[in-house]
Amino acid sequence: MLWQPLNLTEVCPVNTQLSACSDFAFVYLNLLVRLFGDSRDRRIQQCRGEEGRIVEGLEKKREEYDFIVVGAGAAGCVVANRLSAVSKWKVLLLEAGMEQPDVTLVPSLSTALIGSNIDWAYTTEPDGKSCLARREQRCGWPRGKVMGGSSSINSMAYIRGNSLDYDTWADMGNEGWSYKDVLPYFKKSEKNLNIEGLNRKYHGVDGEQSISRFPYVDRPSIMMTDAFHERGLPIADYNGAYQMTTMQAQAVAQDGERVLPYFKKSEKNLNIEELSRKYHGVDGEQSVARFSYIDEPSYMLTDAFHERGLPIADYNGAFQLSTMQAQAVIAKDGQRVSTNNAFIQPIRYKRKNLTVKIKAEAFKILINKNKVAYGVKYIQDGQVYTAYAKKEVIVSAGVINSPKLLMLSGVGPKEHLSKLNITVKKDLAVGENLHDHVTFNGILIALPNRTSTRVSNEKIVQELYDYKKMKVKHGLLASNGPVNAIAFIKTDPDLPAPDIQYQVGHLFLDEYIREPEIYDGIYILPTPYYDGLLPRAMNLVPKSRGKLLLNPENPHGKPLIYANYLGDPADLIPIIKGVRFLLSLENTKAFKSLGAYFDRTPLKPCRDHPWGTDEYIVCLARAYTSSCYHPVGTCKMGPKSDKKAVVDPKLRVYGISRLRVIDSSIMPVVIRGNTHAPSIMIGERGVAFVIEEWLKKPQNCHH
Ligand SMILES: Cc1cc2nc3c(=O)[nH]c(=O)nc-3n(C[C@H](O)[C@H](O)[C@H](O)COP(=O)(O)OP(=O)(O)OC[C@H]3O[C@@H](n4cnc5c(N)ncnc54)[C@H](O)[C@@H]3O)c2cc1C
Repeated sequence: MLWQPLNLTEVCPVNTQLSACSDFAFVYLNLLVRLFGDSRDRRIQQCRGEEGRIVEGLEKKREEYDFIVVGAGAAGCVVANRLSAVSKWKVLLLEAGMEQPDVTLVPSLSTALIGSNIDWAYTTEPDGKSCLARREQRCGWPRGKVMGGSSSINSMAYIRGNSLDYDTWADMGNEGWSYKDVLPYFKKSEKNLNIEGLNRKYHGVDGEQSISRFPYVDRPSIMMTDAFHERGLPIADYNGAYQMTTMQAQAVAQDGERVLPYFKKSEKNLNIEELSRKYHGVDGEQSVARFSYIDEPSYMLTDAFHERGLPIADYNGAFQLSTMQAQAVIAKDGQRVSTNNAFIQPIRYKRKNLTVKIKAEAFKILINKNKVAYGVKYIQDGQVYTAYAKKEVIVSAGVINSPKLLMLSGVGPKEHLSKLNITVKKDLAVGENLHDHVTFNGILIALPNRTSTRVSNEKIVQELYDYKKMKVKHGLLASNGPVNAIAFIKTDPDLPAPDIQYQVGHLFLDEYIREPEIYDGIYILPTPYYDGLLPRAMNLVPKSRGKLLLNPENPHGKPLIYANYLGDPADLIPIIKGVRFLLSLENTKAFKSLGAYFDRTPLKPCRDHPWGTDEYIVCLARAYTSSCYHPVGTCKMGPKSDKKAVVDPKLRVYGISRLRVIDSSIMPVVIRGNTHAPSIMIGERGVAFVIEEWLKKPQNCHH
């Protein structure tokens, strides 16, 4: 099956002037299908003569495994990898979506994946308080339906959150989840390819998941981090503007009196500092980089300086209050590394004990009268199959589908399930505690022609062909626009950790101002071409909680998502303060040197309020509310005393044995950052509990 893009005929109104709905857009999407619609796995299977032989269930013999993992997403791929490393265990990995198409590997096409046939394309229910200017007052909630799950369609930023987040989980009674406990599991799967990799206290280099920076970062993106930096957020580079910091020095670098242009002229900077072109050169003769090995005592020194108050600006390390071009899940060849690429592809055709089934959607977990899970019913190519698990069923279907599958199997709120005539196996608060980092669209930065990165349609087509031919991908299409220009701030100095994160989108400014509602649903063109920036202040500590219910009209269809964004008005406070800080960037040298400014045209639904006032910000927040794509919490982890807990700290579903949930849905409270890296960590941490338990058990012990 080929990748099928968003159906423009369905989403583009007849009279729209948007480039994303133009005749060119149709030609462009067809070209993407032609160049990148196929998948590596399909080609491998074709070579091996295996293509089309996916319907193993037809063989009529009893499908029996030790473990069944439902969902090949960020966490599920890690779980299946680690379990199948134990060669005596037979593992089944069920994935509802298709093989991962090549288009997912192109970083700059990340937003073109939304609404395509590898997106579950969920939407929230209208609530009269948020998403008010969205179509039918519903906010879009994309989720990956493909090998790799959302890790195959996300924006690729690799950010872990704050140590306080995990210590809070532990303080809530979740033993084994403090920062000290989880750090080794972050490091385990990490293969850090940048300077951060040298800091072994926080980073791993021997894991499966490549972490690096994009091979290309454009000027407006650097402008954003430079502007945050001017406003006081450190970039840890004492050859740059901010000297009050500590870090392992680059070699051959000098400090002191610098005659900047001459320093830059001969410099060929090979590390992260190269991204700050204001201070560093990359085209010179003199290579400047860090040593590939740094000894422990050297780290002791920088760590000691750090302890005495000097920041190290690696927000995956000790110090989160900073700005930086984020690391991403990308390899040295300039392509996305989803968890499918990292954890499944390398073992899929080698480990005989691992069976992967695609387009296989689980719809019921089999639970016997003793409340023991023993298998899964799934549908593949229109046929129903049963797979049996001798040891455990592990649900890794993500924040929407994990609670849905549990509820369809009789595990969930008694009252809700009874109304749907589903036999209740265990009354639990499944689907509750739903929350997300809320943000909104509509604060817009204009770039003048000289710094806009917009190009002609012909140029886009040419770049796509050129990119396809490159062996090691580089250039604009190997980057992801401004999204990785990230900063964290505290809106109140007394807070223990950041409460706002900035992330920056891209757009064509005039088109956005004219038709924001339609524009926001169709980001199909490559991310590095734009003449406007869409900076967003994300509330990292939302108080509002929503819930998810099965759809009474069709429990097997899309669940009802009550996001309850801004349900607690206190959630607006950090957002307002965050936008205020953002607006102050306009006076920075970074903005001025690129001629960037905030466009002050009020957007239609908020025209009654003067642009930039608190009332205007609140109006935008309620009209153009947006998900940061970080919903979590629907199968909450907690101690037995927690009435809302669905799984215990070892991720076992309360009241049902041999059933676990291992994915982002278990987060009791969302972390202060993006949720992909934490989901991989949850996979590692969770499966370690499983392996520990079953390797300890005597052979043939069934309880
Ligand atoms: C558009 C987008 C952009 C994002 N950007 C970022 C970012 O830049 N950085 C970041 O850190 N995070 C980002 N995220 C969030 C991050 O990707 C998710 O938090 C993370 O992938 C969640 O992992 P998971 O394992 O819980 O679920 P998922 O990765 O969503 O995996 C769930 C898997 O289960 C499968 N499945 C579901 N139901 C069934 C069923 N019944 N039977 C079989 N299979 C099933 C799904 O198809 C999917 O493959 C983004 C998310 C999206 C959608």
